[in-house]
Amino acid sequence: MDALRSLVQPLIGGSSMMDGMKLVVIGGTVETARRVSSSAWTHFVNSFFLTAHFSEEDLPYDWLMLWLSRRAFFASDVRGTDSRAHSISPEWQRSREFETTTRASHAGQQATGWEEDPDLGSEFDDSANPSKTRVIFQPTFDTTHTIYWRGHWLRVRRSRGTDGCEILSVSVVARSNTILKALVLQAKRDYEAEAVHRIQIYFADPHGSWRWADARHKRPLGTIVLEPGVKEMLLGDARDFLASEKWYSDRGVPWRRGYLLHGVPGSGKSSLIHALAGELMLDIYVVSLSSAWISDSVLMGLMGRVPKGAILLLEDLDAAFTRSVQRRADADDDGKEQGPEQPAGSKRRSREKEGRERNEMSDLNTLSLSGLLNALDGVAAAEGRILFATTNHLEKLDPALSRPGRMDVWVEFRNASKWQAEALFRNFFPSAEPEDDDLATEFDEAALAEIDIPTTPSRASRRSSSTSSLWSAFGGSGSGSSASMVSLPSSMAMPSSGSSTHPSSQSTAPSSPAPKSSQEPAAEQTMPLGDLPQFGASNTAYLPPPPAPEILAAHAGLRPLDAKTLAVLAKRFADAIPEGEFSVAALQGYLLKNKSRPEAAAEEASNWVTAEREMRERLMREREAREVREKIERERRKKAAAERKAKEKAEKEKKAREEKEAKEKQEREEKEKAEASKTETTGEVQQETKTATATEPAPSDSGSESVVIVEPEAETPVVAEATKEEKKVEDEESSESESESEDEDGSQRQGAPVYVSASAQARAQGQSWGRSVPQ
Ligand SMILES: Nc1ncnc2c1ncn2[C@@H]1O[C@H](COP(=O)(O)OP(=O)(O)OP(=O)(O)O)[C@@H](O)[C@H]1O
Repeated sequence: MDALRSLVQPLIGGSSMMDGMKLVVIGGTVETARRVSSSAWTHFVNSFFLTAHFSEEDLPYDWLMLWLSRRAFFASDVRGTDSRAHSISPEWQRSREFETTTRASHAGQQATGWEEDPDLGSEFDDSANPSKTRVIFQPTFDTTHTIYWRGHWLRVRRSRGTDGCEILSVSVVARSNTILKALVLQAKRDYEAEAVHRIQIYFADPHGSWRWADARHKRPLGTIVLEPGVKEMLLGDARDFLASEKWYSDRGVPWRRGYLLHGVPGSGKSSLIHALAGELMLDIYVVSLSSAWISDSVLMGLMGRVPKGAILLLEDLDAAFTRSVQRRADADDDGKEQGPEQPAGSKRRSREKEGRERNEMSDLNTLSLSGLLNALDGVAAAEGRILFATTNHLEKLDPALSRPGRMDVWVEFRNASKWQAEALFRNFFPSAEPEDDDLATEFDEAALAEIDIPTTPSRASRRSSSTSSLWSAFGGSGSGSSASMVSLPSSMAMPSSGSSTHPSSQSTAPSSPAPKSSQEPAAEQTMPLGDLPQFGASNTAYLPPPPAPEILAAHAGLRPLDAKTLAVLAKRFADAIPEGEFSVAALQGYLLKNKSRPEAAAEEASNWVTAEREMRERLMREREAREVREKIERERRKKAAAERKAKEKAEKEKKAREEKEAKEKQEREEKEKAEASKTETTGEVQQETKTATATEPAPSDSGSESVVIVEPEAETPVVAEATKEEKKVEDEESSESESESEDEDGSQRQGAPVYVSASAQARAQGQSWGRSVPQ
């Protein structure tokens, strides 16, 4: 040992080094122990927690986020009217960190409304301003919030997953997961309680995702004035469809249904869809096919993500077509592509070129009709959704798009009939007592008997109460005046009422609510729900905000009309309105102007009609005059363009002629110049040849080399033979003579005889050789 120490000692140095190493070892050990104990403690603590994770893409996430935002405001939401709410409210307010937003990022949150918080005192009480922006509190990212709820401490954490998707984690110390299930169920109920009064609107964004856009108050179906039976038919048909998943799957028919609402603008197409969505408690997913960024693949992705039991709304279908949707050359009669393969490059290129030429506005929009059709009912298209499409120009639609199977029910919307005018008037002005007779004229008794009034806010329970009113609506009121309003394609030749094959008559139709997520049944079964507080319409926290004071004042000042007066005024109004001349929107505009003067609205209706006609005629005259002006201007521009073109052509021709002449002239001059220089060269050569002939000895025959000598008199080259030796001598003499001659007058050629090559060109290229002969 001593030997070992004596060996190591020199390496590790003195005692100070040893102390340092000891410190490192002790420090490392302590840190490791701390880490181990910390992770062991975390592990130990976590082993008591039950944790549920909710992804942004799943509905429970929305339910819980709404519920959490409500926790922040529960006391204030009820405006001090509910002491029970006050006593359970401040769970969330203990949190020391939270995020605020004025824009709801998910369904169920409303971004406008009023708030007052008792804790803030009167200084911050802004309840007098009902339209102010509402601030929503929500948990911050990557922070654990602790909330006390129903005897348990919940730990809530909002984070982002690896794919960027938001995840909400809720942990609780408990022996079973009942409390978590109860939490989800509670959040769902709150969410649906909110949904009792609102419908959620989602819009497609350029990234191909659905973005929550708005939570709109529901529009009562009764406020939509259509010919009797139309609303009932649509409502019954949609309810029937939603309850018939099994019926469709048993027969291998895709569980999809399409409604095409077409007709004049302002006749209630969009309003009807919103009212139906409210009645059926469905969310609306809107996609605008004329968006610059829409393409086949984006649309396909969007369609695949429309949730089951939602309304997909394609607005102004014809606008999409006039803008950029083109039918592919390789599409079959049905409008679909022949196969999944892209067409050959050349075909595609020519199609693209055609598309470019046809519409330069299409930007990035590469939507094709076949792409749209595939998105609507291709293999990737979502099932269980209801498609609504609206258009003002049915004739512009490709038959493949509106064919049965894609658009199963067509409803035509026309300008207001007298009946609609009367009904609209009745809707606008309150009556002192409800009139059963009025209801009976609007809805036939059979249709009324079939509609259940929902008593619970549950979406599913409303669905389950659905019975088919489509067929009775057609059999009853549908045979009346409404028949002209609804035109049905051949696909509507479905089994008639009472037929055993009809979905509604199937015993397989769900008799209990269809759960929206797999968590629902478990939660419903395991939770003792009796002690949960009442939610839904009875919960004041979720009632819609009260109407604006000025509206309340206007209504307060309005004396309700007795039934008889109302009937008389409504009739008078309807009599003044010509059949099918004005849109319902136009009539609504007139009534809005007279909303507190029912008598005047009825009396002055004929004046309004006259004024409207005059205005229309004036507008028409102005339009015609404008069109004539535009036509004249167009022709003038056309003529000017033709003249300009002709002038340009003449100028072009003149220029070309001038250029040609200049070129010819230049060529002529060059030719003349060349001839002149040739003549000059010939003269020189003649001179040289003369001199050479006079001085040179006759060439010998042996070892001779051919050179060209220009005969001065004959002006033709003469071939002379000269020996190599002679040539060499001549070269030397010539170079001597040249230098002498240059020294004398700076010009070697002036008057000096030289041997030249056969052509002037060779001489110009420096190939000439010869010798100067001293004079
Ligand atoms: N049949 C109707 N019943 C009740 N209100 C109607 C009706 N038709 C139109 N209106 C009213 O007119 C306005 C415009 O209606 P809406 O937007 O639904 O018409 P549209 O047919 O969708 O028009 P567009 O084709 O131009 O989109 C709305 O305020 C709506 O309340």
